[in-house]
Amino acid sequence: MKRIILASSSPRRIELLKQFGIKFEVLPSNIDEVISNDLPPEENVTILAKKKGEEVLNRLGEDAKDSLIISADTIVFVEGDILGKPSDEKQAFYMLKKISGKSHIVYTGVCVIDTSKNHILSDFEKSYVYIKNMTDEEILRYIQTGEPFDKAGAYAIQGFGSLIVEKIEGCFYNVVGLPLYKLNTMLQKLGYDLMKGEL
Ligand SMILES: Cc1cn([C@H]2C[C@H](O)[C@@H](COP(=O)(O)OP(=O)(O)OP(=O)(O)O)O2)c(=O)[nH]c1=O
Repeated sequence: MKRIILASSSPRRIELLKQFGIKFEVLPSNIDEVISNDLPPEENVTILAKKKGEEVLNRLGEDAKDSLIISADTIVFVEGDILGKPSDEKQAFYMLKKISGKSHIVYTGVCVIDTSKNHILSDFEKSYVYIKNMTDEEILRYIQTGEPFDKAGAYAIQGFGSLIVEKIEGCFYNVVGLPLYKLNTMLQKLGYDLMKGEL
C-alpha cells in the first residue's frame, strides 16, 4: 500500500489510529457537514463519512492510486433530534440540558476507500450513553472547561465529560469518534488487519 490516509482533522481519531504503529497521513476533508433531519441518524453518519472520504479521494486525483482512505462522522441522537457540534455556548447549553438525566445514542459512520482494489466500504456503529442529571450550574461549569465545542452532543467521554457519563453500552471508541473494532472488521473484509501492525 502506497499511502494510508486518515481523512480527518479530529485529534481523537488521529490518536486512536496512531496506537497501531501504522504509518499514515492526515488529510482532513473540506465538506460542509450538513445533517438532514429527514434521514435516520445512521444514514446521516454513513453518508457524511463517505462524503468526507470521497472529497479527499477527488482532491488527490491520480495521487490517490494504491491508497487506503479512512474517514468517519459522529453524531448524538436524542429524543428524535440529531445533535452535531455546538457552535457557541448557547448551543452547548441547549445540548447538555437536552442529554441531561437520560440516555442517548452515539452514531459513528465509517468509510474505507481502497483505491488499489477499487472498493468503498461504509458502515456505522452505535452506542448507548447514560448522562447524569445535571443542574444548570453544573452544565455551565462543564462548558467553562472549553471541552464541549468541537464535540458532537457537546461532551467528550474521554475528558471532563467522563464525570457526567454514568455508563455506556456498546463500543467506547465509537463514542470518542472512531469505532476501532468496526473499523478493523471493515479492513478485514478488504484483506487487511490492524492486529498485524501493517496495512
Ligand atoms: C460524543 C463525543 C464526540 N467526540 C468528538 C469526535 C469527533 O471529533 C467530534 C464529532 O465531529 P465530526 O464531525 O464527526 O468530526 P470532526 O469535525 O471533529 O473531524 P473530521 O470531520 O475532520 O473527521 O466529536 C468526542 O471526542 N468525544 C465524545 O464523547
